[in-house]
Amino acid sequence: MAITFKDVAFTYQAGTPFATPALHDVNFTIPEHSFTAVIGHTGSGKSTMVQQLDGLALPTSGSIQIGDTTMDAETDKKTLNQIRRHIGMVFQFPEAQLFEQSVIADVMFGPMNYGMSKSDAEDAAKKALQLVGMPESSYDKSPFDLSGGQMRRVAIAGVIAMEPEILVLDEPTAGLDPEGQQELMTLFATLQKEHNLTVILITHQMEFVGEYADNVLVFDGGTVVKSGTPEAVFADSDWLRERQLDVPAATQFADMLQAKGLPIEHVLDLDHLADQVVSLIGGPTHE
Ligand SMILES: Nc1ncnc2c1ncn2[C@@H]1O[C@H](COP(=O)(O)OP(=O)(O)OP(=O)(O)O)[C@@H](O)[C@H]1O
Repeated sequence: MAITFKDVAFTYQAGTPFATPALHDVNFTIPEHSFTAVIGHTGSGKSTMVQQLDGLALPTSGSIQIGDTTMDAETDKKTLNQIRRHIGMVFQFPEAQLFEQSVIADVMFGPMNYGMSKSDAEDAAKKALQLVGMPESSYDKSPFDLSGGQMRRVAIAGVIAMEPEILVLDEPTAGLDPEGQQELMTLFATLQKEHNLTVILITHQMEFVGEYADNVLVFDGGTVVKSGTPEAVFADSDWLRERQLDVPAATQFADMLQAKGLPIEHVLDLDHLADQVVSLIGGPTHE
């Protein structure tokens, strides 16, 4: 499902003395089945933008097209519910939302709430739990007896079990150790590539943007100031630093080596940087 924002503006508490403009002139298209990273310094409007996707906050002006449905300030509840059916939202620390007595019951809750029969919901929950790598022996356990990383995977399984076409992830790896972060990122990449989901990831971790995204939106001051491939967006590290953003470490090293006169090409990951360095000094390249 493709997504298009057209001239979207949003103001919190619009029309009151506490009005806070958060988005203006937001225009972009996210292609179907793509992996889009949304980056920008704190307060630049990233979370407000993704909240518009499932109508948690409707645009004050402008419109959002999701698949064949258009959403704007006037959109009714019935249309919103239809749109929500296709969108899975994973907010920061989603494990805080777990509440059922068993892992399987927690993951079944969403699908049943959407009208799936108990046995279909159980099938969907088992499939989702398998996808996130939870062992069958955990299904009857209390979610609160699991590790933090496992709790998060169960919470994500609850979203996947609703079989969304678009998965929106707002800093889903926050607070996990590096291994747990990498495992989740691999899961999201699998969902995009093998299960044809459109993935939208808000992150401050530029390594993940370089490794997984095929499309990047840069937010600043409540609007998109740049979009394109990671290669294009990370090509100008000074421009990003002015917006309090970084480039992947490999890109920084490559830039430093280039500045010292070495014939190193722009890279996004350490493997490719290592390959170039090794071929310069004449050794075996990375497999
Ligand atoms: N509930 C709210 N009420 C009023 N203003 C808000 C609310 N939530 C966010 N804002 C304001 O809207 C603007 C955009 O905030 P938003 O949370 O979308 O930024 P962000 O890029 O997601 O930041 P972060 O990376 O810290 O999550 C900021 O000025 C923020 O203070």
